[in-house]
Amino acid sequence: MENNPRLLAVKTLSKISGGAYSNLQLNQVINNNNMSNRDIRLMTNIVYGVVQHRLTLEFYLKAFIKDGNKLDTWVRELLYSAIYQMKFLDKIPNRAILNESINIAKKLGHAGIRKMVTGVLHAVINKGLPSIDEISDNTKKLSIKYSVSEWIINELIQQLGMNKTISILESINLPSKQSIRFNSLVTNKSDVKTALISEGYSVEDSKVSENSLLVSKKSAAKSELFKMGKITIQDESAMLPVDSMKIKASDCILDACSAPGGKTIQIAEQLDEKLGGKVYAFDLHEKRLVKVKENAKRMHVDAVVKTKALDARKINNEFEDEYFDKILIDAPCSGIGLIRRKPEIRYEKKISDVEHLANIQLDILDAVAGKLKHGGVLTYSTCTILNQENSDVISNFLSQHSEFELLKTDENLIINCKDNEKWVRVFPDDFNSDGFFVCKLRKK
Ligand SMILES: C[S@@+](CC[C@H](N)C(=O)[O-])C[C@H]1O[C@@H](n2cnc3c(N)ncnc32)[C@H](O)[C@@H]1O
Repeated sequence: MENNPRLLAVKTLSKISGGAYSNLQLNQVINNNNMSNRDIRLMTNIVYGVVQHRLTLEFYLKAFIKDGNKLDTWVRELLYSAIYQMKFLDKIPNRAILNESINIAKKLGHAGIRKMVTGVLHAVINKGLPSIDEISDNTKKLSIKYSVSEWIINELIQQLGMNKTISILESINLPSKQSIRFNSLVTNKSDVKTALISEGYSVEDSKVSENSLLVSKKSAAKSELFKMGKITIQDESAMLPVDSMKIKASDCILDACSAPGGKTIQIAEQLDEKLGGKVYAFDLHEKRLVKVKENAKRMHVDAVVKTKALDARKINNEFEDEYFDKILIDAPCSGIGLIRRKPEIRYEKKISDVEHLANIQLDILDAVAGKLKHGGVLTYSTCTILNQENSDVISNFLSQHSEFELLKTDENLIINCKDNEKWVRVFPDDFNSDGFFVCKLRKK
């Protein structure tokens, strides 16, 4: 029973409920247990499914147990996993889910708990789950149906309208895609496709970035190409900020918020050390830069990457004014655009976080602005879709920095700015990729 995927899912969910990150926790369980691919898929599906649908599952369980929060964590997670499988996984018969859940209750708890779990799940099967459509408050109904905090739904409706909000909410509970970027320094798209297919992967072109491929069937991190530094794992939308930068091989570039280095590496691949090309990669602490260095080494670009533990707001005495040809600020943000891949974000973040982060973003922009050469371009990006951290920050910055002007961001991209906007906004439902904001500012 130790390697049973449902038991491991319940244990993993209990840890996540105590604050652990789902992706890290899952990787640890997969590495420490000898499981078949099929069992790994089932466990991963249950864990992500329960985290993704937590508010919906809470609503369902409440119809059978008044205060689910008083239950031991593992019992609550066991009941959520069972209800998740009954409601969302068509292929598993209720009887099998019931038996497996009772066995887990037997293994982890005493006879009383086993009886209670059996009673609740029998009632769920016999009476059926309550109807979400009967919730009268519309925001609450959407919050329970899609399992997203009410404040996020209110912000989305206010900023994007009801239709776009529903479309985004529909998309964020779909499985996320696996996308890779190939290292154009050492290979090309066609060779990478051929090699991945021969390793047993399914491969598709990305509609978001020229340098990306969508890969399925197994983890791209296990491929030979990954080990050889010919590909890296990066969401297609996350490639847009650097795709838009029009880098020259001799550029001196600042990547002000760089860890774990996805975009630093993408910049570095386009630089030539012999021509003086280099990228300074900052992040708050040395510990966060370890991954940047590891990634730079694996991808064969460490010669042009200079890491530095530095709060970008304190750059002033470290570099002369007008030092950099180009600057990227891939800012710390609430990450609301990532809620498909990192489902915890939808419950953890609060509107006060968004307001606090907007201040930090503006402070970083303010601090580094003077370090850009005249005629140079500053690219600002976030993986959130809320205006407070995107267009509002940029408007605030421009109101205090008349030496900067907005450029059209899409010139170098295969996707376009929307309507009359100069910045690029990608929403999670546009391509089923991460949500992103990218904006280019030229110093006159
Ligand atoms: C969105 S992540 C960057 C992702 C990275 N650019 C990539 O592509 O892999 C934001 C980063 O900013 C860092 N950060 C937060 N505040 C900062 C500050 N004041 N100065 C420099 N880095 C900061 C965080 O530690 C985090 O690693």
